Amino acid sequence: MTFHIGAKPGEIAETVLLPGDPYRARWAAQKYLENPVLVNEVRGMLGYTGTWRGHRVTIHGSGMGMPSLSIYANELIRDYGAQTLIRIGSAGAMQPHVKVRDVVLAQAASTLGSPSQAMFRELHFAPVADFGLLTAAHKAAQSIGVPVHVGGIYSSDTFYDERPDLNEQLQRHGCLCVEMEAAELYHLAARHGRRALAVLTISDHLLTQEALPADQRETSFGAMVEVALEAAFS
Ligand SMILES: O=P(O)(O)O[C@H]1O[C@H](CO)[C@@H](O)[C@H]1O
Ligand SMILES: O=c1cc[nH]c(=O)[nH]1
Repeated sequence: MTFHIGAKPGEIAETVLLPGDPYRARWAAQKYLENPVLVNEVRGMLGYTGTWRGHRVTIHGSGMGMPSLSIYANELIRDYGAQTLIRIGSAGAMQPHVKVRDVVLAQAASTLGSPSQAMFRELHFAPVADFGLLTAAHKAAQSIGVPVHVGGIYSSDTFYDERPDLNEQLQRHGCLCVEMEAAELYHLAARHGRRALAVLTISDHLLTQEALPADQRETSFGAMVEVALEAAFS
């Protein structure tokens, strides 16, 4: 047990999928894992461990924002030995060619400053995805047939954004979408020598204002989960 995770030693798999939403963790575990067992519910942050095609997998909520993800990813890595961490999250599209329900694989994640920034001080570290996971996820998305985009994303500290000028600059620089956790996940994976990737589904569009309702954000993201599982074990 750790401060925020009640799982006993050995109850967390080496491969962990991390949705922000704990109910998405429950839905994905019940839909995709065999014999899913609830291994954490501290603070309502649900985590399940089961198997997928014979491989042990944990699906655990990360909460919203980099400080929350940082707590769970740190404990999963340091205390439970997680080796492969794949975020399965929702994101807002920032480019016209990226559509609602498309999948985005985050090759790199820009940020104004993650929880890891304090240790880097003046250095702007470039947080990037694990290349093997990235290429495997791209292949999986193509074989599943879901529209997929690979490129830079923005990990924001705010959902209610007051910096339209910043979004404009990010769009000019080809940023595909905005979410709130991937950059910190990539920092932590780099620091601890683990594999990480963010597989994102577009839930809303910053340019068209189109948006999926909350129930669909929880349950309509099956392709993203399949892509993450295929990539983890390819
Ligand atoms: O759907 P999840 O994984 O929570 O991801 C996105 O949704 C939340 C904001 O609504 C943030 O956590 C953002 O990163
Ligand atoms: O962080 C997020 C997640 C989904 N959609 C957004 O606009 N922002």
